[in-house]
Amino acid sequence: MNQSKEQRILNFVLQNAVRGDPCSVMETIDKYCSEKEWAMNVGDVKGVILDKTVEEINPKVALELGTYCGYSAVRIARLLKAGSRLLTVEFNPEFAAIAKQMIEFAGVQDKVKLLEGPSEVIIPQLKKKYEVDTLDFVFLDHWKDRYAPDTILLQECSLLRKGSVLLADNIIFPGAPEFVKYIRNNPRFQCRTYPSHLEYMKVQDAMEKAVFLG
Ligand SMILES: Oc1cc(-c2ccc(F)cc2)cc2cncnc12
Ligand SMILES: [Mg+2]
Repeated sequence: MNQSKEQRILNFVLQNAVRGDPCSVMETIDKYCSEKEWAMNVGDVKGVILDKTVEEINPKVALELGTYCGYSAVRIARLLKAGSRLLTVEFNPEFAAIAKQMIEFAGVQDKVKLLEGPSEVIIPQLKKKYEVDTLDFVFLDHWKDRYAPDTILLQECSLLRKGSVLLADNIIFPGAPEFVKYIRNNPRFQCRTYPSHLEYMKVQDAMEKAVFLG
């Protein structure tokens, strides 16, 4: 049975990156996906916006919605201080299996918990099953029509506190118009847009940062 693109990306990392070196894993994925096969990692350009946001917040508890191959999980986890953790949610079992190996190869498995299932099922479990009080940082990078409902669900589950920061990928391309409308007109969020480019392409994209005001 021929391999999936995600398996080819993982194999390229296993054969070319340095085990235990998150930057090497990120660079190797970016090399493969810019030279050989495009894939929907946040990438090296928008990745800098992600880095700066994580470094500014220095989250103790971070949530990622949409793990895919684990590129941004590795990117975020490498910046987390001792005792901090990233919970990352992936509903596609094939992607989750690839991401698990990618996270372990990068050596950040002690900081990352990969949760397999739909975000609307996992989010209501975070407090009791995964011992989360509130989230310091949330990276939204899953299906765009889930951005708004999951943001509402996070509030309904009391997972946001004054100062919690959401960062959403792809608000231009593929676009998340319902989320943008919801978040920018909501007095409980302070929003800022970061214009950028779609991963590995010259196409315009942007990320939206939204601070929960409590
Ligand atoms: O960053 C992303 C990009 C694209 C995407 C798809 C098709 C296309 F033509 C261009 C871009 C899809 C995504 C789905 N989930 C999370 N992130 C994504
Ligand atoms: Mg994305």
